[in-house]
Amino acid sequence: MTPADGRPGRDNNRTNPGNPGKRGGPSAGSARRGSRPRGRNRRRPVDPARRAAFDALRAVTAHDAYANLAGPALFTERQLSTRDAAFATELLNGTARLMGTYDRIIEAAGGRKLSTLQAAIIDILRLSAHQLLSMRVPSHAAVAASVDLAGAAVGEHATGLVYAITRRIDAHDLAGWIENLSEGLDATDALALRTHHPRWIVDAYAEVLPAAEVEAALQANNEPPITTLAVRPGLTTVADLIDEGATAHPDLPTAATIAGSPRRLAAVREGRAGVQDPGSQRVALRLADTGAPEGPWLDLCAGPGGKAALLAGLAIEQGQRLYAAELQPHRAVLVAQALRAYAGPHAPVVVAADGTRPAWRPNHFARVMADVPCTGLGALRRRPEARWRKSEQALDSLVDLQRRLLTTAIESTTPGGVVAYVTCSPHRRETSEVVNTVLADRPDAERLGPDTQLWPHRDGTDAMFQALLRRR
Ligand SMILES: C[S@@+](CC[C@H](N)C(=O)[O-])C[C@H]1O[C@@H](n2cnc3c(N)ncnc32)[C@H](O)[C@@H]1O
Repeated sequence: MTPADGRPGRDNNRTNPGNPGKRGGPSAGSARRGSRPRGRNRRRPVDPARRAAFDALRAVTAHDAYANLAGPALFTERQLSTRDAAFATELLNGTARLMGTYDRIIEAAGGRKLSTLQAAIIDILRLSAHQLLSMRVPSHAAVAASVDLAGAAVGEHATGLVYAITRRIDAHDLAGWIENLSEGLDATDALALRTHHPRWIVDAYAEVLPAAEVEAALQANNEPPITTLAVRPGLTTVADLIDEGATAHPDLPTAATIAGSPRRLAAVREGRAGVQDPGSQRVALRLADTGAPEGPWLDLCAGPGGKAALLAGLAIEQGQRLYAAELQPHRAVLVAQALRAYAGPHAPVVVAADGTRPAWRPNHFARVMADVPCTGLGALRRRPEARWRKSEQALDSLVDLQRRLLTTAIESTTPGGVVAYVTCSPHRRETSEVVNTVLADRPDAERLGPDTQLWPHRDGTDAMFQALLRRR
């Protein structure tokens, strides 16, 4: 396999959200410029990186797999070289992230509705679009590779169509396509198109952000975050992590950042530290730092255990024990794994329990974390395909559950105790509106100061929301 050349002189990377400056990738055999579909007997083998990216994308689009889990698992199973795995990762994640935009381009280039194309062909064309428009793969390599992939994965009958549409996709760069497709759109649809989001998410951001910031907030979802670790207090320190090769976080006492796999650190392998977004750390630290009576702490919705792992150590530092509840038994197991390194008289306790029907006494806990299930609109930068998979309709049932969980959280708290209502979403319906609705019926609880809304573009965190309440 020989590395493909870049494509000098063509600035098709201006809106590349995935991997600025990346070029080339595995070559499509001896592809020549404008390589046309070949006969069955002359078909080149598909290069393993593109084949693996295609198979992982099929798992994402056909079987609801998560790109950031399905990709690494498949690339490891196929034993891709480091270079091929890096190419396949960018191809898969970048394609999944910009999928909605590429679909519009494929429809325009093909002159037909997406629904008239076979699902596997759509995925091949999405991968073609990403190579041509965002990865600087040379045209001849991208076209030839897509045709080969179509022949191998779908059949010879698909190669002519894939060839023709891929060539037409290559007629413009990404900025050119967006300019063309924006004609006649209103300002919000045009913003949705150029930031690669569905419109309902743009509307949700516009409701809670100053107009001048909406585009920056949406674009921030196109930048994968750097990996941040959190120490488990009492089990390791940031200085220990730095000794193992991590870098101190600029403003969080529990955090360090790391390049490469976190599992190369013994502290991570042994459960003394874990991967955690700085926003999640900030909401846990704020709950721990807010004055409250002495008494046990509760994490009401603990799975998979990120915040519980930090809270457990913070509780022990204050001479208290954390109880971590989680509805799903398999996720309760993950919580127990996250907490496995804690020992001693205040070691945390994990219970598989429905937080809306508490198995514990009311008025019992001094601090309660209610990190409720939500749309996850605040973590879009972590999950490439998520923005295209979520729907606003899911909010109705989520909001009902969120209100019931916040009600339980308040009832579980001792007088004077503190509740943190947290979502990884900035959507008003599941943030401040839930708190307003619940508080309207609860004269025994009050807000402790203004709510906090973190943002990737402002704070370098996921878009976490936190309201702090005190039980009267
Ligand atoms: C946003 S996640 C919590 C993330 C977690 N706090 C962390 O930092 O790792 C919400 C969790 O609530 C759980 N859950 C959903 N309904 C629940 C209920 N009725 N009672 C308790 N947990 C519930 C979900 O299974 C999910 O694991």
